[in-house]
Amino acid sequence: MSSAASKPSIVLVAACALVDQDRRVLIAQRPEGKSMAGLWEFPGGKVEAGETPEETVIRELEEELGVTTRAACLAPLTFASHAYETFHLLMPLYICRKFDGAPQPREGQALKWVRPARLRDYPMPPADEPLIPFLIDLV
Ligand SMILES: Nc1nc2c([nH]c(=O)n2[C@@H]2O[C@H](COP(=O)(O)OP(=O)(O)OP(=O)(O)O)[C@@H](O)[C@H]2O)c(=O)[nH]1
Repeated sequence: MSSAASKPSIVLVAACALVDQDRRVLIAQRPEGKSMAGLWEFPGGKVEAGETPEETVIRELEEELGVTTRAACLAPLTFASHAYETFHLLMPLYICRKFDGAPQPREGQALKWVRPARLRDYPMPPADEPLIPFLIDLV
C-alpha cells in the first residue's frame, strides 16, 4: 500500500453548466499556453482558500464571462472525480439557468452554446466525459 504522502493531492475545482432558453450548454475552449489547451470545458476554476464552491462559480462566471448570478440560482448536477497524473481532480458541476448578461470571452477563450447531445463532438478533458450523460438526461 502506498503512503498518503506519495499520493497526488486533491484539487477542488468548481464548475458550472450555464443553460440557455434553448437548452444549450455553454462550453469554453482552454486557450493556448494553458494545460490541456484546445479542449472544451465548463466555466469554473480552483476553489480558493476561504471560498465556498458556489462563491468560486459566481466569481469565475464574472471573471471569465462577465455573467452575474447568485448561489440560489446554482443547482448541484453531478461531480467529477478523476486521477490526473499530478493531482486528483474533484469537481462539483453546478447547473445555472438564471443569470444576467450575455457571456463574453473575457480571457480570449472561444465560447460555444451546444446541445447536450452534441457535447461529444467537442474534445473535453478526460474528467468531463462521464459528466455528459447527466447533462443529456437532466438539461
Ligand atoms: N474550469 C474547468 N476546469 C476543468 C474542467 N475539467 C477539468 O479537468 N478541469 C481542470 O481543472 C483545473 C482548473 O483549474 P483553473 O481553471 O482554475 O486553472 P488553470 O487552468 O489556470 O490551471 P492549470 O493551468 O494549473 O491547470 C485545470 O487543471 C483543468 O484542466 C472543466 O470542465 N472546467
